[in-house]
Amino acid sequence: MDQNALKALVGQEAVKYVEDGMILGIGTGSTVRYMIDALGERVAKEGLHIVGVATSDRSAKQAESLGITIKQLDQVDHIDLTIDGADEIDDNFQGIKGGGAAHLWEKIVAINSTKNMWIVDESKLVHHLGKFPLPLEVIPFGSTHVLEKLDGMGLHPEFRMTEDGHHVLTDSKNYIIDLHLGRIDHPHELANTLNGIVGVVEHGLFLDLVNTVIVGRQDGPEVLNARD
Ligand SMILES: O=C[C@H](O)[C@H](O)[C@H](O)COP(=O)(O)O
Repeated sequence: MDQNALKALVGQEAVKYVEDGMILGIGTGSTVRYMIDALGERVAKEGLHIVGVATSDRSAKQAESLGITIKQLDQVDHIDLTIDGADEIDDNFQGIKGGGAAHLWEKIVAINSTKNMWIVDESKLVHHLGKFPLPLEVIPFGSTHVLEKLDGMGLHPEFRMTEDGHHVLTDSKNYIIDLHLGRIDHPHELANTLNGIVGVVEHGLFLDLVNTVIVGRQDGPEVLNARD
């Protein structure tokens, strides 16, 4: 199976956990795309009644096109389960997200969810976080100074740009700075440091958040339980 087949596999596996009547957090990314397709199929075939809260405009659009009801986070009083992708997951179930510039909304949805499930192909499992550049969502105003500050701290920052040379914009119209760290030995310390930088709205370290990970392996999906 190639990587896309593994992504499709975990997407299809994840929707088995969706129950009638649930309020479901819907993540973002190429793996979640498959999950939304599979969810749309269940809604169409089984008449499954769910309400989705999307973590990006693109996920909302795809879900709605498949007949899935989407509400804004502030229109619901809780989320039962959120299914999302991840860029890296380490041995302690800590993660990096934001490769698709959606980590701010994803984190807000995640912390308001009773349970969080991540779906990944096996290439996303690592022993240490940091090979994948750590995304920061930053306010455009003064962002060059934020970049310089991060550079001075030795965090190897780089603005994320489009192919035609513009800043990548998040759904909240902010910029992304990626930190090329190579290896993150102390994710909680780094998260605290980044939380203290004015102008950084949110970083892509998702710590102590996930309950269940479904990993797409060549011999089938593997379910890993991180915490209850
Ligand atoms: O901003 C994007 C999200 O955090 C994604 O969930 C993450 O980047 C994984 O995406 P993909 O499934 O495309 O690798």
